[in-house]
Amino acid sequence: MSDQAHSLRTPIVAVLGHVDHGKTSLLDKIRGSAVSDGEAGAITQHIGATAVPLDTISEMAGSLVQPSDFDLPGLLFIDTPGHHSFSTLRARGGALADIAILVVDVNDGFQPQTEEAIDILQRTGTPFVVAANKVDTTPGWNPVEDSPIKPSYDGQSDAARSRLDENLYELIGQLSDRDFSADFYWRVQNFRNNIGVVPCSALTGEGVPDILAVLMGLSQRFMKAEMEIDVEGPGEGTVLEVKDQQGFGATLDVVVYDGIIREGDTIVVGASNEPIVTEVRALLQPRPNAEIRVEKQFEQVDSVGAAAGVKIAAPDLDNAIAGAPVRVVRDRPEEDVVEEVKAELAEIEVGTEEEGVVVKADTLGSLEAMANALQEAEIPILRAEVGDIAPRDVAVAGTAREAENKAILGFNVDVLPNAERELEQAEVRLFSDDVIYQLVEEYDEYVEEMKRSQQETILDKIIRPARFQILQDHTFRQSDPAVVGVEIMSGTVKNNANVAKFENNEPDRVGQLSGIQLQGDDVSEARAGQRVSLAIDGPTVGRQIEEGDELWIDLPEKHAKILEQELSDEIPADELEALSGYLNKRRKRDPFWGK
Ligand SMILES: Nc1nc2c(ncn2[C@@H]2O[C@H](COP(=O)(O)OP(=O)(O)OP(=O)(O)O)[C@@H](O)[C@H]2O)c(=O)[nH]1
Repeated sequence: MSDQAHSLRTPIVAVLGHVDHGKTSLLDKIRGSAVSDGEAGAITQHIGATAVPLDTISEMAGSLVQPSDFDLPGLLFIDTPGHHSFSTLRARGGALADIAILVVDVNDGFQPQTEEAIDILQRTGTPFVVAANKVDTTPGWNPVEDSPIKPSYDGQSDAARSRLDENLYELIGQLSDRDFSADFYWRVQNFRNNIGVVPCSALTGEGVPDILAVLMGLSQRFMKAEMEIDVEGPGEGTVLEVKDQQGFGATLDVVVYDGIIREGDTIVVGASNEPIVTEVRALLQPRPNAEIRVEKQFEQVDSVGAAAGVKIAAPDLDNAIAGAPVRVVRDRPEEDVVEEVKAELAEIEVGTEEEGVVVKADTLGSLEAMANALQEAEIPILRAEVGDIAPRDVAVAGTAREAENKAILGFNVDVLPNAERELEQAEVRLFSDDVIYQLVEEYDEYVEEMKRSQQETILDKIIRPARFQILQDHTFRQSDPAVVGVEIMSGTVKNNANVAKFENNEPDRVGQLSGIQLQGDDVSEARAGQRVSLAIDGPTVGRQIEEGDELWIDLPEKHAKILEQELSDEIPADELEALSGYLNKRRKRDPFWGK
């Protein structure tokens, strides 16, 4: 190792992709072949991460990675399953991962979580390579275990290769739809502008050497400067998880990306309220496999330098939150570090309003991503927090004024048992998903359905406008009730409605409908264009009403207002015409009627 390597840290790699596309298998393959290829020390298992040193990578990748070409010490793969837990984790305003593998099942192509992963990569500007996984499932595929992909690909039958090509081109097309120019990785000249697609199989290991080679190449070429750290500097990291650990209480699983953390160090940790200031009691790492029979699960280490995963045991960590920063105080005023942590948390703070939904997410980063998505969808947020859904959240959601806001949107979180009971009692709806846009979509659909059914109920209860005219020579009875033939000009006339007439713009209620007959049959309503006979209780033909008169269904002012302001999109055009005619008449006398 050159001197310079002492100050270059391991790049942090995240593996993202849709469920079942092979993230865990790919990581297992990398770990497994590293262990079987190399001797002791081939990999180091950290808390939440696996470190693969350069020598091991070079052994696995063969001629694709010559150790002399690199001075980065290797790669640190974050292990946490489910891409949200880490891909949305941040480090000093950027992504925690320096580089990523986007795993896509070559038969399935882009799926919802692939889209979401792409969003995250795009937003954080994280360089990535696409692992076009499961090539071994191509009909007629002839596997070459653990081989670089090019010789294996070239050695396939024409039929198998062209089947695979079809899928690969589709994938390249999908990337281009997302504004990424991509190609088979061996054709890519400039990895800064183009995304390399590596056909591979996590099962047979084909293409895995190539993925490692591209990751090393990308890091060495484009990120070397960012990997330069002061190895003795105060440690900085991001909380992956807050976990209760027997014998230690609440502990933090942390990825350290800068400096060094030592036992006894004072650290500042982002928490749900004020930052926590505490002292590191123990730094814990998993025991190597050989010592698995030893009773204690962890081994204690004196210090941990970047980049590494570690479990930190310290007092008072209960309120720490996943995604929050961890900073060592060493050699500087504690207040300054507290301010730094506060500033970083403030950057992620989600804007809330007085009225809106409650949002819960598993990490600060995912909370931020949720908040962005909700803002885009114009869904207001009443409260947003990291953590599982607790009874308090149900209570808060229940205080929302609007029915549609009495909702909790939970992203990658569990519902605590006592909150489940409360949910049943309170009229609070829970939406829970591990794909952000699906969560937003589910909620949107719920709100629309709710509005639709509210409007239907309102429409059912509301008196609807209609205009009709008494036909000449169609008086069948003069009074008690008056029975006349009419033509419905617009709107729908319903039985029992009140009838009005305007004389010199003066509205006059003339009576109430007590029967409708269409060609001799009793009906409950009559529509525009129909000729029916109406029985009207109250007036006498020749006095209050006359043949040729234009009559209206009399609308209560409140109903007219709701129809005009809220339901004008819901009612048919002829009814709308009747409404505006009626309002015109009314407003000639009182311009503010129904406003
Ligand atoms: N044939 C074949 N099967 C694979 C390959 N990679 C993964 N699989 C299978 O696909 C399934 C899902 O793989 P996982 O590695 O669990 O996928 P994942 O993306 O980690 O899934 P989650 O952790 O649930 O999100 C498993 O049954 C694997 O054995 C591959 O390259 N070839």
